Amino acid sequence: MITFDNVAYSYGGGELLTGVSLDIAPGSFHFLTGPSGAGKTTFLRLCYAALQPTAGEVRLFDRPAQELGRDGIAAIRQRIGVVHQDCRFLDHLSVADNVALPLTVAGRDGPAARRDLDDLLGWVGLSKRADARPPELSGGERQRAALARAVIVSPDAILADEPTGNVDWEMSQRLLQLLVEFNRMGRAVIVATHDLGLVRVAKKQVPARVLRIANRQVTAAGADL
Ligand SMILES: Nc1ncnc2c1ncn2[C@@H]1O[C@H](COP(=O)(O)OP(=O)(O)OP(=O)(O)O)[C@@H](O)[C@H]1O
Repeated sequence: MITFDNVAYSYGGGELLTGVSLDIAPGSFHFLTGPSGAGKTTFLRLCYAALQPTAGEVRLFDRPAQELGRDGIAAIRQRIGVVHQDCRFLDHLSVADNVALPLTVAGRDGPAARRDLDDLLGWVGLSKRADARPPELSGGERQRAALARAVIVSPDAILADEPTGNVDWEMSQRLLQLLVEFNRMGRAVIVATHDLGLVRVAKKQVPARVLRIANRQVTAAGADL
């Protein structure tokens, strides 16, 4: 589904990633760990064609990312949902309208979609916050709204960048459960995180693979994790 073939990436200085070859299969669950600044966000951005490799090839749904063009990239964004580290929202819109934004952009915001939106807000526990504005939300509520916004178009995969970065343990468990449930629906999940406790809890529930980025390489982390 997402395939890296000898990929390198550089922001202009030295190479941040080099010789990365791997395959993210449909329905798989991956964690991405590694020191701060190692390139986790960069790796995720390569996975949804927000960045193009400086060498090698990324293939998304069997198409080279370099050949996608604007329409191709727009189509990929319907198939790969992203939960950004900083959960950007449009503060003048309600939580419900923010969550529904990907449907609005895709011209798919009819009455059926509105019902799906209500279900989705219930799934992430935000039904009572639907009319609030994003600045009124707590950190955990923001993370859940960002997750709901990422899954509303029923993507084949979710990429989540530190989704539990600003929340307490209980809330991080709740967010993890949502990602596990999404994975059990047959969708692929990639979570970049520093939280190895979260990784251990998840591995008891799903056959998650742990990738570690360090020293410009992406390797499989040890089985002790
Ligand atoms: N747009 C950019 N231009 C130049 N350098 C960048 C850019 N974005 C990131 N970097 C640098 O690339 C390196 C990797 O950044 P990245 O955000 O991918 O790391 P990360 O592993 O996600 O870090 P963290 O765990 O702190 O979020 C860092 O040194 C960062 O400063």
